[in-house]
Amino acid sequence: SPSNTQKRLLPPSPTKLPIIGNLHQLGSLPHRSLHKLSKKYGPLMLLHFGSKPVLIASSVDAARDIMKIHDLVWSNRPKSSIADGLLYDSKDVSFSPYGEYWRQIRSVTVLHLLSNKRVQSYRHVREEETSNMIDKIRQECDSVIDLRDVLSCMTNNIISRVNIGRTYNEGESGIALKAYLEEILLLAGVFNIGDYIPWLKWLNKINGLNSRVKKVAKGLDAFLESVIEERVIRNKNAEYSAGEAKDFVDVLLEIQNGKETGFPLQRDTLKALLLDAFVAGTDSTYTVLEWTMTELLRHPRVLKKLEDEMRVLGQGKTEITEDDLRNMQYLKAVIKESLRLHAPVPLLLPQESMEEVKLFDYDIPAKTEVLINAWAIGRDPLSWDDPEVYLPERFLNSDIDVKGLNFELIPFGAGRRGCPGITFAIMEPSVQIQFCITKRDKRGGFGHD
Ligand code: HEM
Repeated sequence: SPSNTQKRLLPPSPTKLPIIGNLHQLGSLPHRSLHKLSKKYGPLMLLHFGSKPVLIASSVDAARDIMKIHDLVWSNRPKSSIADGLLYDSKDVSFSPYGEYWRQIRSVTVLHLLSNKRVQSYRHVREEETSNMIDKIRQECDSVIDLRDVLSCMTNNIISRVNIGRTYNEGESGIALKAYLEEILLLAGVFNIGDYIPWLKWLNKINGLNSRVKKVAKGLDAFLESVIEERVIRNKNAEYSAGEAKDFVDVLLEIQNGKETGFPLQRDTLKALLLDAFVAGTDSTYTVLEWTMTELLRHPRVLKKLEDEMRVLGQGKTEITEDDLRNMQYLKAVIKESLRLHAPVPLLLPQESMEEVKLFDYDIPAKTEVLINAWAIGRDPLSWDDPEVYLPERFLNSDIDVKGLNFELIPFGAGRRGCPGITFAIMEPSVQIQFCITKRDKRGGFGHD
């Protein structure tokens, strides 16, 4: 690495303004604005969000360099005061800084909450909630249906049942869970000026950000405490039936003493992990569903082909089940194509370098934040023929998968900080699309009897 006397070679940067740096160039859809900028400044460019240097990676090679070759260096997350406020000082997996604590809770998540076996055990939840959604659409088919609302309600119900064992309807027992979660997701997307221009931190007191964060954190904490307490009492009285699939609260309470894992889980950690599942598992999933439905309606040819696949598989059966998903190559291709064009987390989660590192020929200082533009990479003409065309067939004879090994398709990120919820996330839309299409087949239209 260059000594202090040598000048660092930094990636190209668009001209910045005083104080705000390049913030004015982000626009309302930063992945699109950054994609445009990268066409001029290249696959690695250095922007400044306020005073903070932020590297933008927009090519397969840049993504591979960061998430594979130098994965360890980039395994930190930048500090976020909103995440600190909402997630018990970032004690969850997503925002926790790299280190022993993160390693421990990530392994709890991977081995105990999101393992294949655990995801399989929630099959009845996915099937029931999807069936409820189809019934709801059918009942309301005479009026205009807000598909986003219906889909987000369903994914919310699924994650809620898996996470804390039941759904909470609006206002039930005075609990505005849905409103709190919506607010948390809104806050997660808020650009927090104090994190980027530290001397403007005081603005958050005036613009209400600090009090919004405090209010949601307090409400959710009271809610989670009541859920956990209720469960502790229920478990003491052994009131649950042995056949029931355990939800995340049960699993976490079972391992909290550390006998199985080698480390005890504090109460705040337990609550942060429950919140992580709510935050990570709702919006991202229904966005994939919504885009897939949109693309199927825009492309009747693709829809017809999907129906044909299901018709062949369904021959001689009363219904197609999750077991059949394994054989649905076209459905898999449809979902991959939706994820390629419409990555729900288009810039992944920010990562931060823990030491100085060389990328391409550039010298990147320690504590640089990086955003990887998965959305732009999914549309790179160097990797994809006709990148703007929705064409699931491109995946039929290809080994490219979304698991983080093929850097041209990284909707779930890759490497140490890659998404541990892939199986969960892929299973849900697969089941729902399959359900929607088969019900449509029988009834002749999405919800039209
Ligand atoms: C289609 C749905 C989903 C998408 C597109 C998605 C995408 C992502 C992305 C892009 C990241 C950041 C990866 C990186 O920084 O390299 C991430 C991290 C994470 N995701 Fe997902 N995710 C989805 C569903 C889920 C679900 C259902 C769960 C759990 C119930 C989950 C749990 C997590 C967690 C805990 C992390 C943080 C990992 C870490 O920092 O170590 N995700 N996800």
